[in-house]
Amino acid sequence: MTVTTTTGLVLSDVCLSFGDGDSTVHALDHVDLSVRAGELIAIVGPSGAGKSSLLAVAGGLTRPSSGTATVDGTELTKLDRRALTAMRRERIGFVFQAGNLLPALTARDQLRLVGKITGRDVRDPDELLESVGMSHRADRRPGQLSGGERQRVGIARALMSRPSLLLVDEPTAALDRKRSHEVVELLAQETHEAEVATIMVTHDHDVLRHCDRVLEMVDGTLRPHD
Ligand SMILES: Nc1ncnc2c1ncn2[C@@H]1O[C@H](COP(=O)(O)OP(=O)(O)OP(=O)(O)O)[C@@H](O)[C@H]1O
Repeated sequence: MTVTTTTGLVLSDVCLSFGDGDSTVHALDHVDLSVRAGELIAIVGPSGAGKSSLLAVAGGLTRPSSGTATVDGTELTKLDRRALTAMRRERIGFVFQAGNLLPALTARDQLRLVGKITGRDVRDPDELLESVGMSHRADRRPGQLSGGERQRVGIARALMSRPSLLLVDEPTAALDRKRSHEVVELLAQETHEAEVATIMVTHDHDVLRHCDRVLEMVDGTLRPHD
């Protein structure tokens, strides 16, 4: 595949295998994927198809067995551990199912902490909470928030460092239908406004219409979803 963009994410001929000999599992099997800045793509597919593996490789959490992962023009596979950690902290946002918030911190402090950790130019926590519709809950801790509200704070926190790439794993798994739509609409809005390349893994076919593109993962390979 020819790489024509330096922004967003490019996975090129990525393979990820576990084990060896007869018991080898090909979690990713020659995957090519390009996600441009400002694009929200969804990845669906059966359990064990390789979706989490794809997020792990794209986010620099797992090194592929072969092939390359490039974020914002930087090839993750060429970075040493320290540079990779910095890349993850500054250029890649992660949003996981339960929001993964710290129980003791208010919504505002969850966001402020990102500024302290990265020590670089980050977004204003209050503006960001406002844009995800959470200003009125800024002083609440996760235990005092609903699942949808926690998810919104998780999305806001992931956007604090102005990432180039946002990786979102099953954001609606714990939410009812209405909240699921709201959360994915919010992801689409923030993806377009902040010009971030976003990949969302989901089993929730109901929310796919909010996405710019939908791909299906089957046995470690990607194909367009009908
Ligand atoms: N650390 C590991 N060691 C061995 N095999 C693994 C490991 N991680 C994943 N696998 C295997 O790789 C394949 C892809 O797993 P992956 O978690 O990426 O699937 P998934 O599509 O995210 O599944 P789900 O929808 O159930 O979360 C599976 O067969 C899984 O058993």
